[in-house]
Amino acid sequence: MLKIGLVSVSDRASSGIYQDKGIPELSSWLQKAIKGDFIIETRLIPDEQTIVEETLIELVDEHACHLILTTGGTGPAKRDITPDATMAIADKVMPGFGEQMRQISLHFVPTAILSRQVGVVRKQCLILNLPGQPKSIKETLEGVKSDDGKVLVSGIFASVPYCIQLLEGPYIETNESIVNAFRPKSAIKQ
Ligand SMILES: Nc1ncnc2c1ncn2[C@@H]1O[C@H](COP(=O)(O)OP(=O)(O)OP(=O)(O)O)[C@@H](O)[C@H]1O
Ligand SMILES: Nc1nc2c(c(=O)[nH]1)N[C@H]1C(S)=C(S)[C@@H](COP(=O)(O)O)O[C@H]1N2
Repeated sequence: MLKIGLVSVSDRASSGIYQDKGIPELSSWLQKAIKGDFIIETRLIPDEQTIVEETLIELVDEHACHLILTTGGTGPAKRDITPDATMAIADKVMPGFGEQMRQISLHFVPTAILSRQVGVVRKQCLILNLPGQPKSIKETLEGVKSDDGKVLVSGIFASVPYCIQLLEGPYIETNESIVNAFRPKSAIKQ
């Protein structure tokens, strides 16, 4: 069974100053995009590097998540440390994810370049950082579409199922009206 960790990194949401919108946004997008069942593990934590690292390690090493999506703490401010924590616990860096996320986001906001978001692999798990703005979750995962729904720039989720397949995780199928998972022909299961 596919297992996904959702981690919202926010000082203010985790201390109750405002309500966390990160985890609800992530889980409702995934419910729409993924065909079939999956389990989610959620964590709402402050922007503390040790806590972010411990949380990611726990979700991979103890819960065996295949995918972890973080939201928040990717910018240049003093307490923005999510990418640093992610890199610190990584086995491999996947630079294409960071590059593609910033490309996509530039279609929505000029400040996309302020996000230091990264994608990494730890053990069998792909970990992706998304920005903290709740609207950036759909934007980044789904990509840029025209008003009639034509895909202009692919969202990063298009590459996630094949990446997890290469990491020997479950075979993920997506709802094509939301995001079309791309695989080489030889990797498609009929
Ligand atoms: N988890 C969240 N839930 C709801 N809104 C959020 C969340 N995280 C961020 N936002 C919104 O996006 C904006 C930019 O996010 P950013 O991660 O830079 O927050 P911040 O200003 O560093 O504060 P904090 O880490 O306490 O959320 C915030 O000002 C807030 O309006
Ligand atoms: N798709 C998308 N990417 C985005 C944004 C956004 O609204 N949408 N906000 C940007 C802004 S304003 C900042 S400061 C950086 C870092 O945000 P974070 O610190 O909340 O992670 O992400 C950027 N990337």
